[in-house]
Amino acid sequence: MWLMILLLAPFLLIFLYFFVALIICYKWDTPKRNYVMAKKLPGPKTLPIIGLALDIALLKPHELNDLCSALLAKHKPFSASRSMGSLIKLSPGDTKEILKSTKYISKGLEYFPIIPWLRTGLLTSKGKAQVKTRPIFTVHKTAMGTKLHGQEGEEYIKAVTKACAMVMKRAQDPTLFNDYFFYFSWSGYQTRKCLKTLHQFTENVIKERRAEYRKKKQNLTDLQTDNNESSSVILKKPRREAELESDKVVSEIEDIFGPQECKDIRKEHLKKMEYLEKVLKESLRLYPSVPYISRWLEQDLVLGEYTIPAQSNIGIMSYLMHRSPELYPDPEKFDPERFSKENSAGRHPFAYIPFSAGPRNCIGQRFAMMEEKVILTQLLRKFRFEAVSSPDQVKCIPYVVLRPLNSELMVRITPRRNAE
Ligand code: HEM
Repeated sequence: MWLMILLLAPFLLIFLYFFVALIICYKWDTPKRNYVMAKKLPGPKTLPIIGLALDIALLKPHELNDLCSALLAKHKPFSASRSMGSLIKLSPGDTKEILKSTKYISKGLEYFPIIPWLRTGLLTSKGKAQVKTRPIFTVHKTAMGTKLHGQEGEEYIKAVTKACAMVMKRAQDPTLFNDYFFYFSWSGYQTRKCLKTLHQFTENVIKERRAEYRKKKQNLTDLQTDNNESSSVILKKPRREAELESDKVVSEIEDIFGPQECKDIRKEHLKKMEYLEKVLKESLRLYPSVPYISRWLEQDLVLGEYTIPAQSNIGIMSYLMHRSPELYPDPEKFDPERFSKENSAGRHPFAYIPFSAGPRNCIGQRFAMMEEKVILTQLLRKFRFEAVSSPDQVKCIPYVVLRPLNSELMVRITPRRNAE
């Protein structure tokens, strides 16, 4: 008898741990009214209280898109995870209702694991009015002139990758939602280690920049730059196509600057890069750096015949919406001409939201586009890029920002002059 209790004890303890963690997590999470209202919404049959939480926890992060895609294919016009109150949505019209309104500006639950990292700044705050400071998310060369080389740089990059993985793990695993449970977990310990490296690095950069500022008496602006993934997306398409695309971009650049090196790139030059702009837009359609936007509803939201109750979490899958065949025929094809004036006419303005839209859209949108143009102008003039991996080999993973799984995006780079 005692032996059996002793053998079963570890399993009982694990069960108890998960049970208590889930109760704590969901006890306050969903008002009773929401359970009743959720029954009237389209969506899959799920477990009582925890809804889809178990399905989500058991998935690998790169499988989440497939789950959402399958749910949306089955349940129209959107799919609600009953009881947990989490919704995923697709139509641009409904997306507009949420994003354009000042009533729905609170960020969703998915942001809360990021707060220990970014602290409460513009990205994670409840509303713009409450924001006094801006977070520094990724401080790197473009933002503050910092080079990420040497051991410190390597450790920083490793810590960013690990922290993103931990944010994702916490967002998927409801037993880690509660701060105390998270603190005493292995993931909590690893996260604290990463955050120490990240915050230390950021603080060092700020210290250095302050010292420089004092010296040069220049303005220091806190920048949040989360587009470190985006410049690479131009390469995520079939090999030959990528080469043709970059050749077209290069001839546009040559038309603007002539054969000489383009050292002094100005705003009027960037305006003329119309083809490059279309390439960047198409890249962000297929690979939006932020593939998922979420909101926490403080008030009821009426979408057509459905009412989504307050205290629900809404997810807008820009990644899936951008690949919807109804909005973009032959959606997997990389075709920059989708963004020509003629082809864009008539497209719903909320059918393309890589920078979100409405009162909480991306404040760095224009800067990001200019930055990408400048970087690509320099790179494509000097080097030829060939995608070694084909798009179907590259699995995307929503690690805070969209990344290739296991960094498996292979690119061959050769100097242009030698290549010709
Ligand atoms: C290609 C590059 C970028 C993409 C695709 C992008 C995308 C986005 C998206 C989709 C959001 C909305 C998130 C949400 O509502 O949940 C956002 C918010 C934000 N972005 Fe960007 N971003 C980029 C670059 C930048 C840059 C360069 C900066 C800063 C200079 C920046 C600063 C911000 C800030 C502060 C917010 C929060 C705005 C708010 O919540 O009120 N972003 N970004």
